[in-house]
Amino acid sequence: MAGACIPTVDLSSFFVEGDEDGKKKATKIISDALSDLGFFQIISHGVPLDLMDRALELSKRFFQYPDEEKLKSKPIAGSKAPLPAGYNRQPEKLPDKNEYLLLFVPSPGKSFVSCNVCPRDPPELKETLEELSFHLTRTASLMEEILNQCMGLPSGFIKEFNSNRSTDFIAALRYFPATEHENNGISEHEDGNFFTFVFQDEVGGLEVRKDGEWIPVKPTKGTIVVNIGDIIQVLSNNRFKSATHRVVRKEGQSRHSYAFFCNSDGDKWIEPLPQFTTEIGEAPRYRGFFYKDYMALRMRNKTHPSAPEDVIHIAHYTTIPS
Ligand SMILES: O=C(O)CCC(=O)C(=O)O
Ligand SMILES: [Fe+2]
Repeated sequence: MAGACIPTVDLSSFFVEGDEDGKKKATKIISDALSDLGFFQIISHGVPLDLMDRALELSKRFFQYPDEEKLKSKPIAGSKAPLPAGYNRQPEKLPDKNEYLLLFVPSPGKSFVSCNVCPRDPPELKETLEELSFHLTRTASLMEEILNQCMGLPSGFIKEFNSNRSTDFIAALRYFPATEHENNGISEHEDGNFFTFVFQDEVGGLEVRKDGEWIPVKPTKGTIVVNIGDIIQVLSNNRFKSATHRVVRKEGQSRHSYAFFCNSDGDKWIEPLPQFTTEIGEAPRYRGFFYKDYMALRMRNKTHPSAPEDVIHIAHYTTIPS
């Protein structure tokens, strides 16, 4: 059943005038995916395919450099950014085995771009990542409109709610080959944000959980995987699902991917919306929180790893046990 259960949505109708039928069909598939898996894939999404290929090729080249070269792009000490921008490797003591390059996307106004540390080599990498960020941001903006529609919210609600884009970031990831003894790339988790775009090379390893089973997301050139994060799950009072996913490493080869995280501003107060609670007579399933506080708790999971049962996720804010 590899990939069979993960719906694929063609977004081309959103790039041409007048294809209302196409838009309706795409929106329906996404609505269904939101309350089922919280996971779907998009094609004809407006991000140039050769740009996606080039970005993968260049990050692959970067990660092949010796450590001393990669460490020239390590995060700035004492940076005020909510996450360490630049080249990072997961702490040894974590079960996750990957390295990544994290960059905040340029956004007008308040911005963490000054915290970015972008490698000089390969020379085309910086420009390619900027171009990729531009296109992914544009597709994310379209996705916000579609999700707005799927959630039945007043027109432009999410755009307005999430108008500060300064914490959006892009990460180029490299997963090391599996060993004989372990193959964990990223442990099972839900993303803490609004939603995430992922595209991957041909190696595979991304999996999403459905009804207790792990479904592999088959790599398909040019396809972007969309997974819904905790903010949408909280705003919708559990009507829409934050997808549980993980990455499994393959023996004998590294895997490369890109993730674009559509986040909220740290000062944003996140709580179930009235449309999903008081207006329909449902009790809120979460207490409200500032996004930055939740981010800080999730960061602590990484920097001060504790027993698995003590790892903080969105259940930390639940009011009603499910
Ligand atoms: O590399 C991938 O395919 C997924 C990465 C991911 O799930 C994450 O960074 O949260
Ligand atoms: Fe994730």
